[in-house]
Amino acid sequence: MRSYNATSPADWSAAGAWHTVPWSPVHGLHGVAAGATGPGAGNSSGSTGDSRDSTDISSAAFGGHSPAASTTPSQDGPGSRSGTTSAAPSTPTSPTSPTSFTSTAPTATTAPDLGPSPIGWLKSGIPYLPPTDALQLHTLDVWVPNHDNTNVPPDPLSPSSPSEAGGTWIVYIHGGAWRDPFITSASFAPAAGYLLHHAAEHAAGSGAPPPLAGLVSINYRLSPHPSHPAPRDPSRQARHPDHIADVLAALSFLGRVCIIKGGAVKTNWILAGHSCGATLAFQAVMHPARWKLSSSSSSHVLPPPRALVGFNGLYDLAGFVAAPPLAYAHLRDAYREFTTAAFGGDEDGWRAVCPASAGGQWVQEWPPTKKSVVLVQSREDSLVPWDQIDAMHARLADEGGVNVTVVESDGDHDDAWKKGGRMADILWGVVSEKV
Ligand SMILES: N[C@@H](CC(=O)c1ccccc1NC=O)C(=O)O
Repeated sequence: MRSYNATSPADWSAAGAWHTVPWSPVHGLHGVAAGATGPGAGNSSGSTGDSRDSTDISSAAFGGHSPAASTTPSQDGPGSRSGTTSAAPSTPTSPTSPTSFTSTAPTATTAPDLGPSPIGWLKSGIPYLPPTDALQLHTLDVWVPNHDNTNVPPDPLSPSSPSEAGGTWIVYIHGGAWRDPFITSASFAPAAGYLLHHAAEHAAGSGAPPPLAGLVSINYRLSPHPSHPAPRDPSRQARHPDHIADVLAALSFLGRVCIIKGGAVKTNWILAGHSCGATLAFQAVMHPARWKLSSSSSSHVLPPPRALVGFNGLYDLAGFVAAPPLAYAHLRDAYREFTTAAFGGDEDGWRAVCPASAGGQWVQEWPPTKKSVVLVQSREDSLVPWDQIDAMHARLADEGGVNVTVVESDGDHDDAWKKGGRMADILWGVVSEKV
């Protein structure tokens, strides 16, 4: 795979249109959740020709997601309205999926009076590989907060672009067991909405630019899913190291383009992931030679993130399959199935690629001298046991040299991204350097 080095700011800004993310007067939030997932949700980033069958084996084994949340197509993602870039005042919209908001209390129940300005903008479906190489899932989405309460969407060429305001970029990698076509980059939309809300509130309250520069959510090629066959979709036939190669290609794209305004992301960003997205986030800081990639796709253009945040992460697949905790033993075959689809059948190979079990001293392969890991897990997670973060924590403690924080969250496995509020609060804490 070639890396993307032909991108000029103009190329990037031409990649799509900005969509406004408005306030909602109802919960002090905007309608972020409906259609946050699902092939094609929010952009062209999903896969094709597939629909969630609520009785499929993965749904049966893993509980599935609510069809309402996973199959409602939304072309525009979080709270955005139809149409393209809008510099016009946005009318706040109600959340279109009330269930998505029921159990996560927003930090503020009353929106500050920001007038008609949106709280931010979204550009989705941005290809991170050149057109000759890019498959359907080689895209990412970018949200930028409205730092100065204007109605002008960001222009990467403009010196007054919000990206100028500094702050930390958050880059997010979605989960879905390396294969679920209904969990895409757009699954970050609920958390992104809350984060933009935090940023707008911060700006309204203090007049100071928020600590958040922007958000990026990455798609990557998926492995085949027996319940959602897509034999003709080349972006659904991935096998390790394709997933991590794509993540590294996306990061390298971010380092080259001006999205990040001459490089704010280059020095100040954090990498977060949910479930197998957490596995990928940790793999992204391990030495790329471990993945035996071609040199161009493994070239690090971005300096490494200052922090990793893993939500409900998978850190030791071989350990789980060898000895699952009693309450999760019924998932053993399902784990074996998706792990084999993603990494092949060799269990020693699983050990070598998982961050809690990989040989060598990978923490030292992650260069910053001051680096942090935040491990977030819920005891109510019906798919991933708590002992995954125990294994990860033990491994990090063994190697040392990294500041580890364990955060207990609540809710089931996919609630973390479906609801998004707690995920956003934790990420806000990290960008504010409170966590
Ligand atoms: N919905 C997924 C299952 C899934 O996402 C999953 C199941 C068990 C443990 C972790 C999971 N996801 C991690 O990314 C599937 O259909 O395969």
